[in-house]
Amino acid sequence: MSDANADPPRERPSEDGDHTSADYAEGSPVWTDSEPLLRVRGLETHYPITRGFLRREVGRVRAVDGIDFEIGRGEVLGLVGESGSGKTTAAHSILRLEEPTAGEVVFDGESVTDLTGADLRSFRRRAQLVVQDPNEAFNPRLTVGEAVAEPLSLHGMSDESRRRAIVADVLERVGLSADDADRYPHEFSGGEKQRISIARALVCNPDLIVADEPTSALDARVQSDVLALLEDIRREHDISILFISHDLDVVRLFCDRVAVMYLGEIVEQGAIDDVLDSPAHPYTRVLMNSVPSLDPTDRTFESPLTDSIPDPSDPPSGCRFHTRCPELIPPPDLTVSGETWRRLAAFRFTVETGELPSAVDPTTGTDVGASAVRAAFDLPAELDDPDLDRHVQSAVDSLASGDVDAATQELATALPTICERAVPERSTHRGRPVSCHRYDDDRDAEPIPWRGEGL
Ligand SMILES: Nc1ncnc2c1ncn2[C@@H]1O[C@H](COP(=O)(O)OP(=O)(O)OP(=O)(O)O)[C@@H](O)[C@H]1O
Repeated sequence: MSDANADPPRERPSEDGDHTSADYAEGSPVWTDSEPLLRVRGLETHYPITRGFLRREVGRVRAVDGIDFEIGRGEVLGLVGESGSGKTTAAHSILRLEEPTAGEVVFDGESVTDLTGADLRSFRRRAQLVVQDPNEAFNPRLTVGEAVAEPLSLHGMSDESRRRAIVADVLERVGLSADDADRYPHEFSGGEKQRISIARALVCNPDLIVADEPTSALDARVQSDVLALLEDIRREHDISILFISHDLDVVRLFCDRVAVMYLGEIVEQGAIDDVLDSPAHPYTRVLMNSVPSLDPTDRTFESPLTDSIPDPSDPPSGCRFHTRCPELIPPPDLTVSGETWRRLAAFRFTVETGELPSAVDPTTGTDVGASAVRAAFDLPAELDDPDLDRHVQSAVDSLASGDVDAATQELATALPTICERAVPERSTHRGRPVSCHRYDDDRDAEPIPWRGEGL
């Protein structure tokens, strides 16, 4: 990078860049060594759902629904979650590529929420986006040099020879050659194109890079090259990175801290090893279990009760993860075993979400017997609690006769849970924030140890 473009070195938050739960004040992830570069508070982005000629609003997709996090200077924060959890919307809202509906984003001490004109352009110079698919990032008619120089022109650098010098420098920094400036994007491989995207993000000497699944479209070998490049850039230039990914292995390698997002909310966040070595939130555990374990006998934790993520325009009540949570809290007077409760809960929410196995799906037109329903959901022939057994039998009979609504009602009455009734407070577990009723102060159920670990 040319001297003219260089900023003074910034203070790193700690000597080695490793952060532990001790860096955060209790209950909220407050960066204590210095002011964070980015502070996100109560950020909300809802998309209106409109109908009819007059585009009347009939609902809202709550893509991002009140998230809080911070990124320190030179720090990499991973944002993880399934497809549809709101990661990209969060990233675009922070960069003001999407207008948030509420909340605040503070960048280097200044609120970006109301920035306009030159101030907004300056923020956009300092906070750059790298997208997943580098093929979408380039105009095929521009040379690599023109594409990489574009942000410089946009931000008012009119001197062409200076632009060329900066582009040559930045291309070399990402492992390409200055001569590549005269070639076209289609002449490069996927990994090289992602390097060019990173060069374009770097050319304005940013303080923050938001990298949205930057390696997911690349094959494994190229992925590690691109990650190594990002790591070098972060170390050499003290750039902060918001790293969006659904790959926990990559996140563990690359990030200092991680925030776990589900259906528009952050359910848990903390230092990377703290969260991934002893995940507290049941959703984080489900994500961890979806990473193939090297030990095939290591099946301590169960898969989610139901498969697909609910619709963010109609999120579940209480804890949004309750319809899928393998650690759902049973009613206090329930007498059946934990395993039976889990099967009953899976039965309840599978019926409620309508994701019925085809053998018992009334819409397929086949006759369904009560025994087929019990077999499909692995329900015991009889429960010890006669009252509960009556309700479950009634739900089984309703489903067998095709009355899904009646089965849903019956199961909701028989199998209530605090998790659907109340929104969990943000509690503190080992110094990091977790939103789950198992960590409430006046808890209805104890947390479950992770893979045999004490809590
Ligand atoms: N412009 C839009 N209008 C309406 N709904 C939207 C819009 N953009 C995103 N959504 C919805 O918002 C929710 C969150 O989407 P988002 O792309 O942010 O999630 P994500 O976690 O980044 O998923 P992915 O990894 O698949 O990109 C999804 O249900 C999506 O369908």
